[in-house]
Amino acid sequence: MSNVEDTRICVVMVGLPARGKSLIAQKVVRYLSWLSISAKAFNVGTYRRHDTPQPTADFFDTKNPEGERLRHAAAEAAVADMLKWFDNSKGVVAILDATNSVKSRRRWVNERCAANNIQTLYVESKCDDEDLIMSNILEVKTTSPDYKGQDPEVAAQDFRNRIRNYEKVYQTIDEDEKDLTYVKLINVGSQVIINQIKDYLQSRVVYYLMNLHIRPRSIWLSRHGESEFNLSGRIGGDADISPRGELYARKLPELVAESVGDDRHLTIWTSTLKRTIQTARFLAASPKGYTKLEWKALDELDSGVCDGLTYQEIEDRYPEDFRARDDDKYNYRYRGGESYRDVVIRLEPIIMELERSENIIIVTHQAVLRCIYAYYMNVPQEKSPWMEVPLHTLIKLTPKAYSTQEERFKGNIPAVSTWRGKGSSARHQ
Ligand SMILES: O=P(O)(O)OC[C@H]1O[C@@](CO)(OP(=O)(O)O)[C@@H](O)[C@@H]1O
Repeated sequence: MSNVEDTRICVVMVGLPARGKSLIAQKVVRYLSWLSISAKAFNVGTYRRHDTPQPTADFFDTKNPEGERLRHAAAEAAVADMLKWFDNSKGVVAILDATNSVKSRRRWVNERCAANNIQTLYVESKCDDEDLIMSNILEVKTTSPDYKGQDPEVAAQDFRNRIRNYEKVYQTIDEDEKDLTYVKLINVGSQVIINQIKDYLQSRVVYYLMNLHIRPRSIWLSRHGESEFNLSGRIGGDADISPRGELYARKLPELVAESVGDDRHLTIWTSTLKRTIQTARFLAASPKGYTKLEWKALDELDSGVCDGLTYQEIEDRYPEDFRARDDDKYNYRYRGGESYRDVVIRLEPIIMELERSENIIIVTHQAVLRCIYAYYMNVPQEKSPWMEVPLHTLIKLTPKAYSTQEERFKGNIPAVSTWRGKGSSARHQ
């Protein structure tokens, strides 16, 4: 009998070139890794490039036997590595990123996985929005190693021919495959068809996929203005903002306007604590009519028995805890409180809602902000709790196809630093 914890899934991407498959694969990996679910993408193109670094469109013609043979060999090599990864690295979710455009290929993957006790979840990305396809083609031809150093016009034409070769044989997932577990994403986000989802982990991946969209947008992050507790070096609590914090609150609408650049409608999210609500109040009152929401999930990391203490008081009263937190800050849970890991779990609905939404500005706390930032910027767990997130600074994140672009806008209003380096005694701050 198998255990729920033993669930292993291979997410098999399906779709013509330039349908955003790699982008979806990378997002799923980033999301699962953020949740500490071991995930990895296996891109068949990378394996194919070992033998055929820069093929022309003819290589992808199914009437070309040598091309067919090499493409199948690449898929074999990717699947073999994937199976090794499941066993050697205790992998949980692998993404097989390839076109997997015909039924026979999909059956083959299914058999290989079933023989190794791995479930399959097919994710077909279908897209008939010409603008979307064109922008993807543009992205691919400018970033793919297949076209490195080539004339962009020639590359674009070749890539269109490659797509045409795939179109000749492409088989969408249909009735014959209704025994398979699959999701069809039509024009990313506008329509989703799901079939035979079997368990919690699968439904979690599917739920994430359902919430994705690719309309352009940004996310703004800010800590609250300096608080009275920040001034006295106390953690947690529910203090008011300081006079300098108030200056930042008043400056925020201007800083936001400067960084937005147009008349987009923003939604403001704050925590339920006074320092974030006070900081966002001028923004909320702006003539632009921004909507405002308060989330308990955005409240600061709960420091339990240490709430209201300074780092020095914590070091004096709980020296072992103080050291334990430095040793493994991500996992250390305050007595009666939370760890960074706990915060990530309670932030999952926030991330899901952010994926669904367009332009959001979040005014929140140091630890919460580190966790949200880590999701977008793919920061590993050993690093994220130590990141410097200065007060009185607005961060603008703009998700792009393969990375997130970051800009910082300084309020130019002095504030204390609440950052403490690893291993340093609180006394030497
Ligand atoms: O995890 P560390 O680095 O202690 O940072 C979290 C701390 O940041 C603080 C400030 O020191 O957050 P906040 O921005 O809400 O004032 C504390 O309340 C909180 O405990």
